[in-house]
Amino acid sequence: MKNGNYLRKLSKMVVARKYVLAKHFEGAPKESDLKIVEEELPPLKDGEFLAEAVYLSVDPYMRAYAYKLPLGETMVGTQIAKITESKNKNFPAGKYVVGKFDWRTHTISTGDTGTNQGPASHPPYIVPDFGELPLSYALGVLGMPGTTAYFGFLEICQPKPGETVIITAAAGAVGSIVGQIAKIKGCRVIGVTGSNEKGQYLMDNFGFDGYVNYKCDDIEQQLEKVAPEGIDCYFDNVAGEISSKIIKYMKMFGRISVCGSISSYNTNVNTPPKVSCVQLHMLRKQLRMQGFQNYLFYNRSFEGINQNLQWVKEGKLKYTETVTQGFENMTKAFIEMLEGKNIGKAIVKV
Ligand SMILES: NC(=O)C1=CN([C@@H]2O[C@H](COP(=O)(O)OP(=O)(O)OC[C@H]3O[C@@H](n4cnc5c(N)ncnc54)[C@H](OP(=O)(O)O)[C@@H]3O)[C@@H](O)[C@H]2O)C=CC1
Ligand SMILES: CCCCCC(=O)/C=C/[C@H]1[C@H](O)CC(=O)[C@@H]1CCCCCCC(=O)O
Repeated sequence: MKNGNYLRKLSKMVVARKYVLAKHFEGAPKESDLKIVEEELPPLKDGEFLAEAVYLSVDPYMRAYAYKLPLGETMVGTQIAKITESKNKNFPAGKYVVGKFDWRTHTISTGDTGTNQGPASHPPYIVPDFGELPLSYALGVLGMPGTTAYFGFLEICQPKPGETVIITAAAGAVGSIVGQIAKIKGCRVIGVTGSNEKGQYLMDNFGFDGYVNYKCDDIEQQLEKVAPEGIDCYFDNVAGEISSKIIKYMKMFGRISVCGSISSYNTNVNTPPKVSCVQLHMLRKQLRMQGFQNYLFYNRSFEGINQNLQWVKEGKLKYTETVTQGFENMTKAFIEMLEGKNIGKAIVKV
């Protein structure tokens, strides 16, 4: 190869950085469980595009899912990326795309599937027009957490005006949206959080009517105080003993939407934590409990995104993000989200 051609090839060469699993998580994830490696990307083939990460999401499911990844595999995840080069007319250069491109800075995609063997997810899509709203909302209220809140609450809890709704991990990405949708639907809303500061934040910023701090040891007294007549709908992000306590306070024919189980993600999947039995309460009160995964409503995703967008534009749905700067801080952001240091959606800006 002539020297000039070689240099031209070099100048077009893209080196991606990505996080791979160095050690399977034991308990809470540690910085040393993940490591950054570099990967030279090949030139684009017809039908492919190159996308450069702008915002990356850190989500609880990554902790729960990681045991399925072989060591050395790239961490799973979704990001918003800028298309910098394209040989695919559906994904033109200059546009922004939401894709399950994992924890990586640069990705070559055909637009069909994610790069990894991770969980079921949307194929990449061009970020819709949100008007003046920030692009990053596509990872939160106008993306997966937003549709999880919208469908998981409305479809499974079937809330009615005047009913009392309780939500665990209420100050987080999904919980803070569920609470506000419940207010829009005319419900009385209680949030369960890990600190009084977060609880007060929910009341001051998202219109919650009360809160319970699950880290205090008087949870039952707190529940009696905030929901003296009982609870109609429970949106459960956490599971574990707090859920057993809440279920005891539910009213006849109450509905429980099981969205997450974050209190058990740091435990080995084969040895789940033991909690107080709830079946007798469920039987006596004739409660209905349903677990769901966001992709159950996959075909209706844009119905949820468009409704949330309208509510955000109308000022009815407020949205908060906890943004960590720098791709090199992905693991830190992930650990801090699992520790509850976030309010609203935890994301990383490259
Ligand atoms: N079913 C589905 O399709 C989906 C489910 N989910 C689930 O929803 C839940 C919330 O996710 P998301 O909104 O993204 O995350 P969040 O933004 O809510 O962040 C996680 C929060 O969980 C709380 N938390 C952490 N550990 C515990 C614990 N041991 N007990 C109680 N609370 C804890 C922390 O808040 P605090 O300070 O209050 O402790 C933390 O801020 C997760 O369980 C997730 O897996 C999310 C998306 C889709
Ligand atoms: C069991 C862990 C999942 C807990 C619920 C959750 O957070 C789901 C999130 C999904 C979201 O729609 C985007 C995804 O890709 C997530 C699915 C993750 C599936 C993990 C399945 C793990 C297992 O079966 O053990």
